[in-house]
Amino acid sequence: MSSTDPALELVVGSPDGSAYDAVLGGLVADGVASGIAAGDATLWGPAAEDEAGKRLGWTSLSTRSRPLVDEVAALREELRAAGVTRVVLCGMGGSSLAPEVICEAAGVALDVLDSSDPDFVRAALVRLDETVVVVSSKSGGTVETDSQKRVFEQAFTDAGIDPAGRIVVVTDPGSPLEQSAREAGYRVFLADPEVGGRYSALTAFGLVPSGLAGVDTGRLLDEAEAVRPLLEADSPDNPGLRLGALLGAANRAGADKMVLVNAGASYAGFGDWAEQLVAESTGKDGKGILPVVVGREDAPNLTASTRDEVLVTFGPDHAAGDADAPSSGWGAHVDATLGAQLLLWEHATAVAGRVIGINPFDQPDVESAKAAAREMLDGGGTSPTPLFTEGAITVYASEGWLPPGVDDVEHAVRALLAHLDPDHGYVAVQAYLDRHRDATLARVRDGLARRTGRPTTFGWGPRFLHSTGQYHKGGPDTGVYLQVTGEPEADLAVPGREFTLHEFLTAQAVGDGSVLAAKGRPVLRLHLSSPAELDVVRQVLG
Ligand SMILES: O=P(O)(O)OC[C@H]1O[C@H](O)[C@H](O)[C@@H](O)[C@@H]1O
Repeated sequence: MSSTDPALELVVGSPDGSAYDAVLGGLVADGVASGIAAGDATLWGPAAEDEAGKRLGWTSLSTRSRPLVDEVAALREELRAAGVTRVVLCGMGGSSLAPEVICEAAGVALDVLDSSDPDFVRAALVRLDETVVVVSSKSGGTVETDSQKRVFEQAFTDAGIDPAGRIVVVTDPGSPLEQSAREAGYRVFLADPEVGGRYSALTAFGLVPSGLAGVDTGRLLDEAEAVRPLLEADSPDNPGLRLGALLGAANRAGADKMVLVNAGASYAGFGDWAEQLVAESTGKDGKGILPVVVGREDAPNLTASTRDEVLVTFGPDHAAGDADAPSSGWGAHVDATLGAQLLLWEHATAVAGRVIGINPFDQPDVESAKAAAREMLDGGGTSPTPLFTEGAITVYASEGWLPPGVDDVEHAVRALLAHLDPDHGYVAVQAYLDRHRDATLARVRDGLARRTGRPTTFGWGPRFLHSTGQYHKGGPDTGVYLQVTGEPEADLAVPGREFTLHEFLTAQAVGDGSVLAAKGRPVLRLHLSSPAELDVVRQVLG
């Protein structure tokens, strides 16, 4: 089964006798593709209608965002004439994942600051005389982004640089950030309020930082525009309907994980962007699709694919999809330009949401972790009591799953993994550390996947809270959660706030852990006494 277009090729595979054809036929008969394009908010049922009514603006951005291309290019020239050549982006989730992959695809440098880790943030405070900082937040209320902005304002001021010439804000009209930015005299780009954060790649959120960094954003819009007619057609050849039908039908049949692997694409980071789109859009009401982003074609979870996984490869290398047929029988391969991929996946996710029976435009469980972190910072939350300390690692565990008497890290990890359902379980490693300095920790994902034979994800906190965090709390109760926290080389104050970045980061880890625990989901936290202790954790988990 394949559909070909110069800009987009999609091959899908489904098990014999599956419901895929019936689901696809139903989508065509119901006019779902043209309905999405026309802004029909009723497609996801009455409960989703309000939200969908203000979230369907993304379908036409390839034409509506055009004016931004020249506007951003003009600002880039202005900044370059003043010697400003480095772009830092402060933003979480939908406000940074798209520009990150857009710049990667174009081979253009962009420093993405999507963390509250003090060491990570401090490392970005360099070359200030040549730096412009884009502060992106749709709501204008995200604490990480606000904290990063405050740190940069202070750093510019300390360096004798007027922040007004160096901070560019992207936000929705009327947000608190718009107001404070105007008061401070910052350059403001207003985004489209009819587009949700994770669907905003082709709005100002994707185009302003990328354009300032030097990407040809007009070309990106052209790539999306080229496939738009295909994606809006009520036809069984429509790749958006086909990919959405595949994900939805597979999910209904019990394949509720999607292994997403780069098959030679120049935009490896696409996996992280799609991860947020799919996890946050579908992971709710006890349902959803968990993306398992895999870097290599021979990694565990790809070759050892399990029956609850759909295998999706992206990039020019077709062999990957064919050679490693998923054991579930559900699979797809997409080769497309980046602009086409972005629009394809937005359509496919909205379609899959309808098939699964959820609202693909809200994120009802993200707020609970934010509230728990706020409570911790305000001194309202209970500080967790450690179970025991072994060398450099202090261990915390949520109640109800760890057998009494366990007093070493190896057995605690074993006990956590023993809770995995052999057919549907997954392991989520959540590292609240510096994702540049501590990058090698991500290798434990492979070791755990091999050891358990189960889908294993790895996320950097707090980045993943704005992505898979919704699925962990709102999706099926099948995960076990392994948090890794640590002590920074040095903490960093947040100007004008009563908390430091390390306090905030710790509150985020503890807060999210407490929300998971309150839902009865097993959480084990390994806290490192210093940044140098990664080897110890790698050994225990490997
Ligand atoms: O752009 P912001 O309003 O700062 O939001 C950043 C992120 O925040 C939350 O986590 C939402 O769940 C994400 O969908 C969003 O992308």
